[in-house]
Amino acid sequence: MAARKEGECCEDLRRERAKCSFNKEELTYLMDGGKDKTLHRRKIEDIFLADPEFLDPIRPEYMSHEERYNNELRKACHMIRKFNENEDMQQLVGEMEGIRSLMGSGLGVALTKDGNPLALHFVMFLPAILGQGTVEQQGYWMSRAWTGEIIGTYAQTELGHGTFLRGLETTATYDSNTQEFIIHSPTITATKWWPGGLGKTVNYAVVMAQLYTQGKCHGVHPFIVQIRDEETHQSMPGVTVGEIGPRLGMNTNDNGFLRFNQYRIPHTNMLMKHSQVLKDGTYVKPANDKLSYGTMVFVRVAICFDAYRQLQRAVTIATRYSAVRHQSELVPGEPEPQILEYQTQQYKLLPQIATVYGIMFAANDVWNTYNEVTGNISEGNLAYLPELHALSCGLKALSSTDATNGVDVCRLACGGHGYLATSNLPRIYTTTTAAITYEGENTVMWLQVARYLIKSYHDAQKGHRLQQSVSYLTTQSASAHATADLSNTALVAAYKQAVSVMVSNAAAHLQDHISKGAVFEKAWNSCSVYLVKCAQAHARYYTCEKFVDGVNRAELSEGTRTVLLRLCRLYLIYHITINQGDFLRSGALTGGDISSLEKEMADILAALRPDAVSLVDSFDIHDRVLDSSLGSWDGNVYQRLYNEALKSPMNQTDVPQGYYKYLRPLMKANL
Ligand SMILES: CCCCCCCC/C=C\CCCCCC(=O)SCCNC(=O)CCNC(=O)[C@H](O)C(C)(C)COP(=O)(O)OP(=O)(O)OC[C@H]1O[C@@H](n2cnc3c(N)ncnc32)[C@H](O)[C@@H]1OP(=O)(O)O
Ligand SMILES: Cc1cc2nc3c(=O)[nH]c(=O)nc-3n(C[C@H](O)[C@H](O)[C@H](O)COP(=O)(O)OP(=O)(O)OC[C@H]3O[C@@H](n4cnc5c(N)ncnc54)[C@H](O)[C@@H]3O)c2cc1C
Repeated sequence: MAARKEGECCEDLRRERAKCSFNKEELTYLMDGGKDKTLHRRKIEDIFLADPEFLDPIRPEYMSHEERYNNELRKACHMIRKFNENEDMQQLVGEMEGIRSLMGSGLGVALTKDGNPLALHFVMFLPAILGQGTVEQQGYWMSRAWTGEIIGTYAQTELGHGTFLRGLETTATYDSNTQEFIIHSPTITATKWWPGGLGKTVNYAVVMAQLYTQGKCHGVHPFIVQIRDEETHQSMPGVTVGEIGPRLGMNTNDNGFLRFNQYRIPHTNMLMKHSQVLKDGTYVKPANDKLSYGTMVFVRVAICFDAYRQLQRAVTIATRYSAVRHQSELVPGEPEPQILEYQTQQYKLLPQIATVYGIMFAANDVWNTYNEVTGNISEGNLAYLPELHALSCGLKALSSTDATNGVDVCRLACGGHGYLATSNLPRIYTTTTAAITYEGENTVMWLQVARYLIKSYHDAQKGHRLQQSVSYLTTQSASAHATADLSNTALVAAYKQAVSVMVSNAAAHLQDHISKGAVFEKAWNSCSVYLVKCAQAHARYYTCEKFVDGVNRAELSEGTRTVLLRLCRLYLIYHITINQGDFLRSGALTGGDISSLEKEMADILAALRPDAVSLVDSFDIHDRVLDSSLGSWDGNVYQRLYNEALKSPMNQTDVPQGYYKYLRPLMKANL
């Protein structure tokens, strides 16, 4: 792409790029999953970005709420039409695993900027049909949904309950006389609240409701419910639906509310892959009653990929800007240095680059586990479902937290200009932080992980074999760190030892409360701050291990391996230094070890500094995808900032209306 040619950039960035010690393309291929995938991605980007339909008439920030929605809907529909109408495109995008990856990719995010009204259709409605429907149901609904003939969402959360799914109040009562389910919202708190696309876009939804049949409640189950007329798009009789109003970000996802008044749907609309209601009303139980939560497990894994892609964008912007921005004096009398020369700036940015790789390697691993375990489940083997649940909760929480914190560090690293909408950092932040809440609020996710850790710990005490991700809990640790071995393998072992001791302490604290008469649940609550720390430490250990394995397995030339190993080493050390108490208290590392690691970290920052810009270049993010006045390839920061300011509608007139209406009367009041 023309905009990526080496010569076409400012002097600062040209000099940075000339220092590159590794092969950038190798890292790009590694992130995309191979050279062919990179080439495909670029081809698709070129085609989509060249299409003028995807341009915005003005920055979305200057539009009204409804204009923004219409603008993004226009582009989202065009994206699907372009995909459906063009066989070459289908083949090309198909090789990226379909329109869903296209929409979830950096490109998709760039084309529909502040939330895609069709996102939930692809991210949850289609996966819910695939994961929860029988083969027959998949055949019927997928053929209609895939082409966009019907558009759906996933309606689970209610005004009264988001986290506690057993507390959902919407009911689906089977009427065997008519062979229908009656969907009803008995209270105001039963109102569905939040589903993306529900406000104005969708005409169908997978609604999660308490199933009643033959007078008995069987818990939460999924139902396909028509919300709007397929011809007029008006809400169906018995359905009240609308949009919930402005949010911190993602404002064009048209999150909605939904109420039912004794609304009838056919028997065939209950998704019956795992549990069934026979025509006479007999309930057939699933192999595991958490299988109806399967759509969430899929999305939690998908969120990990989105998290590191958001962080990639933020750190690309902040690193390039830090190479272009000159400020203050390092040596009195010398020219102002690039702010990237400050060690503190390197400490802000380089760990974020490392984090991108850490999350990526861990996400790839969890994705493989997801595919393996769902394959096993379809053959009736549910043994690994708890491990998958814990891994997906842990990685979703770790990746969304790290990415959100990292994006904010990048914003702060850009000083005042990072606060401007045209830097794109505010929008990246509001999008990324949403993932801390949606698809399972992170504290709640950590507590699910902790539950699995404590159960596994007790299993280990009983001599049972543990599943792979927690097998280290069988090792009786607490032995002080004996050698001065600080290799990557030794550091990963130290992580394991620290978590192992933390989990065993947590189990002891729980037992202590129980011995003093507390019921288990109360004891759990009394220990939950520490339990969350255990879960966080476990997810960090897991990510470190996958990072080390990933680098060791990657086929790279020597220079590229060296730079990736430095990033990996930085990641391992960074998290040890910020959580050093866990390592010292567990005896996994000594104070001397930590001091050595701190010194080494300073050396790694210096060693990585010359490659910083090239490292973010290798993320290979197109300027249009970055959409930032601070982060573009050419580094022409100041001119872009100025040009963007000139585009403000406020600058189209010299004197604003407000002057005549308010300011002038005040200023001239005494004349
Ligand atoms: C494709 C790229 C996409 C990338 C993204 C792009 C951006 C897209 C834009 C927007 C997307 C927005 C999507 C957002 C959509 C949503 O938010 S949908 C709503 C999501 N809601 C939640 O996640 C609710 C969270 N709550 C829960 O999951 C559960 O209630 C709970 C896990 C907290 C507790 O469940 P409960 O039924 O109360 O169970 P417990 O009694 O606590 O536990 C019983 C046992 O069941 C185990 N378990 C729980 N869940 C699962 C599961 N999913 N799978 C397997 N097992 C599960 C739990 O661990 C217990 O086990 P033990 O008894 O053995 O300990
Ligand atoms: C941008 C966005 C998009 C969304 N999209 C959808 C969608 O498409 N479909 C859909 O169905 N939903 C959607 N949601 C809803 C989302 O899934 C819920 O908001 C989320 O699951 C959290 O539930 P809640 O809002 O009820 O929070 P609450 O559960 O009320 O959480 C409030 C606080 O209480 C704490 N808390 C709650 N329970 C516990 C516990 N057991 N132990 C310790 N602390 C606890 C939490 O940590 C949190 O700090 C979306 C939300 C957002 C923000």
